[in-house]
Amino acid sequence: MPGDGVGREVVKGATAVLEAVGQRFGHEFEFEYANIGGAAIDESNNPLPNETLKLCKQSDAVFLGAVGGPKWDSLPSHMRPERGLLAIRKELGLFANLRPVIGFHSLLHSSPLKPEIAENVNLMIVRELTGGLYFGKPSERRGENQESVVDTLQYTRKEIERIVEKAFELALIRNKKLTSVDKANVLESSRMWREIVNEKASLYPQVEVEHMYVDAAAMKLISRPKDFDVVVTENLFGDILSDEASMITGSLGMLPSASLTEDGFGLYEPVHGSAPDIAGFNKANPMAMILSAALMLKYSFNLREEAESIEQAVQEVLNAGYRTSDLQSVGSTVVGTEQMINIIVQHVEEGSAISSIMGAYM
Ligand SMILES: NC(=O)C1=CN([C@@H]2O[C@H](COP(=O)(O)OP(=O)(O)OC[C@H]3O[C@@H](n4cnc5c(N)ncnc54)[C@H](O)[C@@H]3O)[C@@H](O)[C@H]2O)C=CC1
Ligand SMILES: CC(C)CC(=O)C(=O)O
Ligand SMILES: [Mg+2]
Repeated sequence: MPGDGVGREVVKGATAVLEAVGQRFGHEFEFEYANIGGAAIDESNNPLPNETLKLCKQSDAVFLGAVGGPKWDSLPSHMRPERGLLAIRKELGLFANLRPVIGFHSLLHSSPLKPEIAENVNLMIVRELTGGLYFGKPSERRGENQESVVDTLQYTRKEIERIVEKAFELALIRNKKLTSVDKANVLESSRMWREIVNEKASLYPQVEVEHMYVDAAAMKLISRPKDFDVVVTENLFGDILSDEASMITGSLGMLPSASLTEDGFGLYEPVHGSAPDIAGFNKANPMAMILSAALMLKYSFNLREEAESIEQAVQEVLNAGYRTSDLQSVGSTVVGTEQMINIIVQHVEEGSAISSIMGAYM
């Protein structure tokens, strides 16, 4: 689902890279396309048409570019493109959103953080994706003049338990540290969240657990990012913290994500949105989407070597100095989206020696 804005440009990159992976490793990927978000509203007045949902359910994995844009901003909130995105996450049961944040060595000088702070960062934000503030009911305007408003942050014990378990499982195969981010000094939902993390902690004695308030986490994420391994948090907190964390890598255009169900079905999308300010100008960084394709190969198809060939190609292209304009630094060669896609495809086709980040996005 290319969606809207730069989503349409970067999805082309991911499919081109997968074709190249297929050629090199002897696989054939079959692609089906469907509309979601603004494109679907334009076509059928529905941000998530039934045919789109049906096609996703029939697929082995799903790719999504991004949705939204100023063209649809004045629609009532239940009709907006973003509703299509929330609905597909809910309908498919994609409760676990994994957002790896990896600092590429050659991008150290593109990050606004000091190189010694951004260097060697490898953390994973595990964001709850189908509950919390984005899904709570009621969410409405009230009163005679509609001048009162309510949104609701709601979770069941089961919803918290499954995301916390997922985060512990990931911590177990990574660096065995789990930071649970909440606002338990104020929110009742966070108090229950913290309670459940403590209960589950006894089942994972190998994992070091810490609790952190979200405001402090926002600060520590960019002052001491190396202190984090796995970060588990509520939907809204995870949304905000992951955009912030993208600055460790230098650009929002560098962060991929995987959204998984309890059965391991996956939807793969970049962390960024439709970027209307640069859409249509061949300026978008396609790496977040392309790295999401690597996550898909790993999680949905268990094709690890193939996935690593993509991560490897991205690293090589960055090492060779190629940058989209969001990442410019002294001495780099600035290229457009299409050129960047072509260069990455070329590197995937050619293959090359083992590199240090291989497997880092597990
Ligand atoms: N998953 C999704 O589909 C998401 C959709 N949105 C929607 O996207 C629209 C725009 O929202 P914004 O707040 O502007 O967030 P955004 O993530 O689209 O853009 C924020 C900033 O990052 C830049 N940026 C984003 N992706 C980039 C890339 N690949 N390469 C280079 N620069 C990139 C943009 O140019 C912009 O300056 C809204 O309608 C919003 O609701 C926002 C976030 C996620
Ligand atoms: C519609 C929003 C929840 C999309 C977003 O910002 C995200 O998932 O990161
Ligand atoms: Mg977001």
